Amino acid sequence: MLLKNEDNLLNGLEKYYEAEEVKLEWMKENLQKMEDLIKDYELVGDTKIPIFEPLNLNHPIDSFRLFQRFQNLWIASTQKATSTQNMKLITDGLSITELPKKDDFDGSCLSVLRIQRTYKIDTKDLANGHVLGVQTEPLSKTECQEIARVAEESANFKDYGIAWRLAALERTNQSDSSSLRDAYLGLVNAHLALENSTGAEEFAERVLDLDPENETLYEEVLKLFIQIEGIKGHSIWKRNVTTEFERYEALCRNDFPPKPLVCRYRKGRIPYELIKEELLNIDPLISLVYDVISEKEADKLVDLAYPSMARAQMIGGWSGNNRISKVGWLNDEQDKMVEKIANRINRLIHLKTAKISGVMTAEPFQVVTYGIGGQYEPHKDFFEPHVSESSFGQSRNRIATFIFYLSSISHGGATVFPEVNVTVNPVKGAAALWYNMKRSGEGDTRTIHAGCPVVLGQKWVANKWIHEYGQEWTRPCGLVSDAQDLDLYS
Ligand SMILES: O=C(O)CCC(=O)C(=O)O
Ligand SMILES: [Fe+2]
Repeated sequence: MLLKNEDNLLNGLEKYYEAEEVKLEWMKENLQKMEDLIKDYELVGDTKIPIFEPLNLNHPIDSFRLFQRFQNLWIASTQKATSTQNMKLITDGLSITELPKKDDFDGSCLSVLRIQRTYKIDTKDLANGHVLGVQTEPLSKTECQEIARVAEESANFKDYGIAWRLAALERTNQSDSSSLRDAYLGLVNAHLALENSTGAEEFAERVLDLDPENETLYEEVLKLFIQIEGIKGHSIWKRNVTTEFERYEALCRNDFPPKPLVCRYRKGRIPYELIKEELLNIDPLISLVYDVISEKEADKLVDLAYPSMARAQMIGGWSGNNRISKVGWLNDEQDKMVEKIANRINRLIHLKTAKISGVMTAEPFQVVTYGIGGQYEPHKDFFEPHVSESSFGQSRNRIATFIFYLSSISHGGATVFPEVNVTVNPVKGAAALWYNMKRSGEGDTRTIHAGCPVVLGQKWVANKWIHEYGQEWTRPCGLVSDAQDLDLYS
């Protein structure tokens, strides 16, 4: 969509430029007519004040003349000058009403940084357009500076500022002293962001050395030295991160040795229907079931949800950067195919998904898409009992999650479980299944999970959150409080 808009924008901007040229020509002519009205000049101090043709405002013709002059010359000119009519030429062909804003651009820089950190990609490789074996055009000096700026301004990525400023320096023409000055000033900023006074001082001095006689530059650098004085003795900025979060990132990178592959056929409700299930963890049970949604159905879910998709929020409001994705909801009643897919979950894993006497046993499908750098940080799908009660009433908490993968992702985008070291790589047509609550009814914190940042492509999933209500016989409590799920339906 944005690429198409680039074509249209270029076209629109060309038309705008031509129209503005015509407008300027008209204004020049009008200005000439105005100047022709000047009969003489009066000198007040150094300023030349024009004297217009004297008008007798008691005379109807002169009065008329003044008005017509205002109307045809002054007002017409100022209106023309301030008219935004030509702007329409730029926006006319656009297929979206709003162009990306600074926040969107900064967001895309943060995506690069998030991908870089999570997948431990060297700045040099990234700046050269090299991402996990996939090559694109190298980044320019300005692009490196922009990423550095966003890193320095961010709460989480300040430690990447220096590397990006150095990449910008590498792309700077060493014989152009004003560009070199900008590159060094950038490095001062990167060190200031980290509260590293020694580094900041080193580059501030380099700026001075470029042109020691330059007074204005001296003034500018002096201000920096004052700032540097202010951070002396501070400890250098360090990222604040939990070990769980580090484990999340390590799982995203597939840093752990692969677990042995364990598969089985799982029995669905129809005796002859067996589902290919890869057991990724036994307790709590986390599995990947294959071939549960066709290519056509997956694409249809995406198409149906697409028009209503909006930036994801979480219960309780805005999610910040914990969840960077867009979501849309699909009710079973909305389309026969949606209902059919929801019913299939029940047929395959026994848990109910349809309403019982008007009470829901599962939420509508939540279709989620993540763009490049999109992610969902570690979280639980179930709620504290009082929250689930106030949000869902009788249908209570989310007993299980069934998540269809509607696209395959070659780099990044895995669903990971940091408490039990499980990584699920999205495969279109498959679905992951886990139980958020123990069979005793207690929330199972071992099911904390996350969606890793997407590196290449677009990730699409559809969540079906299945609730406690109605599952008394489909997932009975078991005889012991820590009853497992493996023996059910095997
Ligand atoms: O996108 C993923 O892999 C996980 C999504 C998820 O956990 C959620 O939407 O609750
Ligand atoms: Fe989740």
